[in-house]
Amino acid sequence: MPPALELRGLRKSYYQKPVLFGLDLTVAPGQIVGYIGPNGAGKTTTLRILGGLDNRFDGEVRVLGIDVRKDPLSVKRRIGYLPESADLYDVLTPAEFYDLVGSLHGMEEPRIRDRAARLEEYLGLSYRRNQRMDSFSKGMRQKVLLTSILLHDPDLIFMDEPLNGLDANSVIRVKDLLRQLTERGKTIFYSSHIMDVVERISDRIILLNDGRIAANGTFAELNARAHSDNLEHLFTQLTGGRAGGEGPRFNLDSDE
Ligand SMILES: Nc1ncnc2c1ncn2[C@@H]1O[C@H](COP(=O)(O)OP(=O)(O)OP(=O)(O)O)[C@@H](O)[C@H]1O
Repeated sequence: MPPALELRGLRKSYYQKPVLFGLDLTVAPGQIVGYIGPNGAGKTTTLRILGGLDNRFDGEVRVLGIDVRKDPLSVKRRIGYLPESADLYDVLTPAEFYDLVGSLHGMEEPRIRDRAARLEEYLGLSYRRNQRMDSFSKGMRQKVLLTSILLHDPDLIFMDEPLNGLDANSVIRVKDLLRQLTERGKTIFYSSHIMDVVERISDRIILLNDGRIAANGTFAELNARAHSDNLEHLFTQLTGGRAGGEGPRFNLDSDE
């Protein structure tokens, strides 16, 4: 079986300004990988390239053994991609949206309904199935999107901030869902800013800083290297930030 992901010398610039400086990475199938880094480090940019949404890059990117630049459609058929923010078709109900997404993947209606119903029930969204989505909260929209990207049972799932907008109970549900998916051999590559979640559910953690991989390993390996015992501390150490209370103070009072 080929690696789920293979990046060799991935470089990307926006208008001549480099943002990714030659990423090398291999991810084995069945792993859940947390992709972390400061704002603007290049996480979304990487995810968009891996998902076949941006082919203007240098280097080589293979997703499930497929060259993403040469054959983005084959990649898209086998992956699920959860964007950081997406416009849902507000005038549709979730059921109609799933029918649309499922049919784009060539799925038969009974299978779409069955998969959607099971995912919705798991995420506690079934009661909304036939309501228009224009009144949905951010968390509800996130659950609809999550359901829609898993409908066709993809082998590899990319997620940009999947826990955005979810309440505490839903975060637990989604974390369990991700774990169950990897137990079934799926590979998950996701970005998040919620360090304690990344710490607990990732088989591997990749820290991107200023477009370069600053750390890559299991939580235990990274901690041993940085003599730290939590991801927040490690993140701060490796990205040049300061722990709470150590940095410059924000002056709340006017000087005048
Ligand atoms: N379409 C674009 N045009 C020009 N510059 C862009 C574009 N998209 C992203 N950038 C720049 O590329 C860099 C990386 O952005 P990216 O969104 O990949 O970071 P990120 O790690 O996902 O950040 P965040 O954690 O804030 O979501 C930033 O400097 C950003 O300003």
